[in-house]
Amino acid sequence: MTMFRSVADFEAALGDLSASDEAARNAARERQGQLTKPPGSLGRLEEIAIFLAGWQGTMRPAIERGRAIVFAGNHGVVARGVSAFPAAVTAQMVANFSAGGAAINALAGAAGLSLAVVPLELDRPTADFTLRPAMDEGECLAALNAGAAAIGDADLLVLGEMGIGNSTAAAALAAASFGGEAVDWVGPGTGVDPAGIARKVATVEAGLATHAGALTSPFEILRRLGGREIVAIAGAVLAARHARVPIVLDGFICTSAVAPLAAFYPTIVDHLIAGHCSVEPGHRRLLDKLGLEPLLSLGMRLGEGSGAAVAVGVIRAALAAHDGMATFAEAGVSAG
Ligand SMILES: O=C(O)c1ccc[n+]([C@@H]2O[C@H](COP(=O)([O-])O)[C@@H](O)[C@H]2O)c1
Ligand SMILES: Cc1cc2nc[nH]c2cc1C
Repeated sequence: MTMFRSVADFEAALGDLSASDEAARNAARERQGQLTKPPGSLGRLEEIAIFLAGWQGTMRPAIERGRAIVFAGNHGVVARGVSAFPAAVTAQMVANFSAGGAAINALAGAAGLSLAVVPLELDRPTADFTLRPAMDEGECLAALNAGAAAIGDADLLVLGEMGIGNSTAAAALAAASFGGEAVDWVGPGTGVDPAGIARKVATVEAGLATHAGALTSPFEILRRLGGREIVAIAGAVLAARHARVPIVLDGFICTSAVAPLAAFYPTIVDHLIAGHCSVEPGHRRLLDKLGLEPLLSLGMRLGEGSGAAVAVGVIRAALAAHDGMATFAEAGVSAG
């Protein structure tokens, strides 16, 4: 089924964001208070269990159908020398994901997640956003719908991306959404040298100038400056919200997909967990703008959902404690 038949459908979905189940949250919070530990002593693990209880609508949430999705797309701005790698690597890495040889294959396996790989028209890169919109309306809607369709029946989603050049698109999306200068949002990505950084900054500045005055809605920001894999993440985030499925975000590029949505509809972040903080410098800044505190900070900057997949281990630990611990009454321990 197509979730977004028009831009109006997308905007209507953004304007109709549900809240999590307060009764289930309260029941989970009460259970945390009865478990055999000083109140609050499991810190963030307690919050994670309560968060999942709210979105799953049950006091004792579980992850039975955890799913990682890697969306892939190619970018016209690569012709400007903004990546340390050639565009062909996007398709080559998609083949590697399908063959099981990438980091996300190993890390999704370790986290007990199924893995879906969604390549999006890799032979048709988006337009160079310094010259014109990256996508037309139909292309942008198609990418949103590809993201929405990919969530399946998961009960927890890890979202990831692969796209040579997409750290430049991500910087442009972040700047368009939250302001600041291009230099505030640009970083080395796959590892460009200082001249490459300068080309990225110039590209982002040119993009912001070309589209000045037109970056007035989440859809237009995504369509003009995004890429198909980034737009698909935005579509998956919105579809998952309507299905009440919590999401673990990955690094800078993955998080940038949420920026245009959050700039206009700040409560979109309510069903999102920041799995980790990437060392791509814009990521910390972006997480601060979104009000998200990352679970992990491991010096990672790979993308492809890898940091989010590692964070699922922490989330599983939170649920194991929440579900498996005895209460003071059950264990005969004095509650103090
Ligand atoms: O997740 C991150 O924070 C991250 C930071 C730097 C690079 N990446 C990955 O590297 C690619 C983008 O880097 P670049 O230099 O080609 O723009 C893309 O495939 C991303 O998955 C990802
Ligand atoms: C090899 C390689 C793997 C990746 N995975 C995500 N982005 C990537 C970029 C490169 C270059």
